[in-house]
Order: sequence, then structure tokens, then C-alpha cells
Amino acid sequence: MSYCFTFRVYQRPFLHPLHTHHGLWKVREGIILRLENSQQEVAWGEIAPLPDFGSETLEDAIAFCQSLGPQISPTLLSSLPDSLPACQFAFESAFHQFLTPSPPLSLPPSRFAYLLPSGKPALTAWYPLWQQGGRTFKWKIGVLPLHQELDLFQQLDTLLPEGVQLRLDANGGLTPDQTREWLKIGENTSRIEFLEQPLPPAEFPTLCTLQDQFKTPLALDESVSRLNDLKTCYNQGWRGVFVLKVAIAGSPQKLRQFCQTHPLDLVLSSVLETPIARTAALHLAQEIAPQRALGFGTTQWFKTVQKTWLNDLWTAS
Ligand SMILES: O=C(O)CCC(=O)C1=CC=C[C@@H](O)[C@@H]1C(=O)O
Ligand SMILES: [Mg+2]
Repeated sequence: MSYCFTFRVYQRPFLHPLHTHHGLWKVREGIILRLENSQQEVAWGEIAPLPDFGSETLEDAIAFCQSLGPQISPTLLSSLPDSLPACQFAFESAFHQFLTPSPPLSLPPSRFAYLLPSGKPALTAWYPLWQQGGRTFKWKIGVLPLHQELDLFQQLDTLLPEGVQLRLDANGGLTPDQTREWLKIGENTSRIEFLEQPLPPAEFPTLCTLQDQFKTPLALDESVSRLNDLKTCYNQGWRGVFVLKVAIAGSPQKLRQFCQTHPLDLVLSSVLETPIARTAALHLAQEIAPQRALGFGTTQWFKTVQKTWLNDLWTAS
């Protein structure tokens, strides 16, 4: 079975730039794939690279798409290298739509974690999301000086209603001593669901030691963003939280197989993709079924409306 293949490269500005320890992220770049079968049925896929997390670059992905002809078939999946995980996810998800059409997903707001802005704006940003049913929030730390963020955390903890959980994500930007400061706070509150990637991946032994010394769960994100790295950390004994950025984690089929044979404490996480990759990732989430809230809560990443944006992307060039 072969499909007519076209693709478009996109740059899409965020409504609110994401400020993390990695820096300020203003524009999401990626590729939208369009497959059409002989009955004029269409399936979409999205390549949403995140090189900071170990995926291919946009340029790598463009070169791969350019290497393909106007007609492609699922056989290409077997030759898609692990060095192109965002491409693996996108093409396999797109072909999968023809093989297993997925119904539209409707998940309750409480099923998601919502990303709050870093710093003081978090003190007010949570309320409208809570009113809509959000009960899990994620807050970037390692952006401001430690004492400022510790103080802001105490204010946020006082403001947040009972039962609301907070995920703290440092993107590897803390020192071991700063991490201990956060974990000491965690000893006296159930507010912190987990502390995400407080140290860089190279500090894996220290992360394991800290996980043994404190009750607040630690989550690996940058350490496990490639499936092979996730397997390595699992095989080296990590049993804390695994943050899985689905759209850059390679083949969904390989992910399904690994998760079905390994009991992971899993959090599925967005790469700030458009609704195309988001929908594919959420369908996979239904199968892998992590207990923890899905890191896909924020839906208005972009200034433009999806349907208009996609039409314009296809007709513009
Ligand atoms: O995981 C979530 O809840 C939302 C996505 C998210 O936090 C991130 C997406 C992409 C890049 C990162 O800065 C950030 C993360 O580190 O998890
Ligand atoms: Mg993270």
C-alpha cells in the first residue's frame, strides 16, 4: 500500500514564550506530514524536534523528508534510524491513522498537568486553570535565584487549594545543595508531586543518592528523552518517575512494547507541539495509561487557530 506524501516546514510563535533554565523559547519549529491514500483519505503527522532533549534537528528531519519520493509506504518505517526519533514518531503515527482510525479524544481537565509561567506570574496564573478543573500544575524553577523561588513557592503553596499537586521542573539547572534545599521542603509537605530533573543527566549517581535520602519523588526528563537512555536508566536501577516526551521518543510501537513489559512510573509530556502530534501522543497515552496527570494540559500554545493555520500552511506554498 502506498500513499501520496507531501510535507510543509513550519515556524509557529508561542502565545507566551517558555522561560526555562535552557533559556527563552519563542517559536516552535517542525514539519507537518500529509498522507493521502487511493480513496482520497488523508492522515496527518507532525515532526516536532527538540534537539536540546536529544532529538534530531529540524534540518535533519527536513533532509529525511526531502529524501523521500511523492509516494511512500509503511515499509519506510523499518529503515527510519533511531537517530531520527521525532520522524519515527510522526511517520508511524500518520500511517497508524489509516490502519487504526482513532476516535476524537475527550479527557477531563483533571487528567492533565498545566504548565505555569516561571517566577511570580505563577501566583495568579494557576487560578483560571483551577477553575476549569486543573488539579496538577507544573512550575519551572532554576530560572530565578534559589531564595526567590523558595519564597515564591511558599506563597504559591499557601494560595493553592487542598489537593492540588505541584510539579517542580529545574531542567537540570540546580546544584546538589540547591536540590537538597528543595527536597528538605518536600519533607514537610505533600504539595510537591515530584522534582523534575534537578541535576543534569551526567549527575545520575547523585540523583539516585538523593532519591534514596528524601521522600519527594525525583523525575528524570532530559536523562531519559531517548528510549535507549530510558532503558539504560531503568537497567541501572532507576525506579523514580520517568518523564516521557512522546513526540521525540521514537516509535510508538516500540514504546508500547517496552511499557507493557516494564512497570514504569510514567509521566507523558508535551514538546509544545501542535494539535497534530498532541492528538497522536494522547492516543498513545490511552494505551500506555500512566496513572499520573498528562503533561499536555496547556492547549493554547500558539497565537494562531489550528484549522486556519493548517489550511494557510498548505495553501501558502
Ligand atoms: O511536561 C509538561 O508538563 C509540559 C511540557 C514541558 O514542561 C516541557 C516541554 C518542552 C521543553 C521543556 O522546557 C519542558 C520540560 O522540561 O518538561
Ligand atoms: Mg522537564
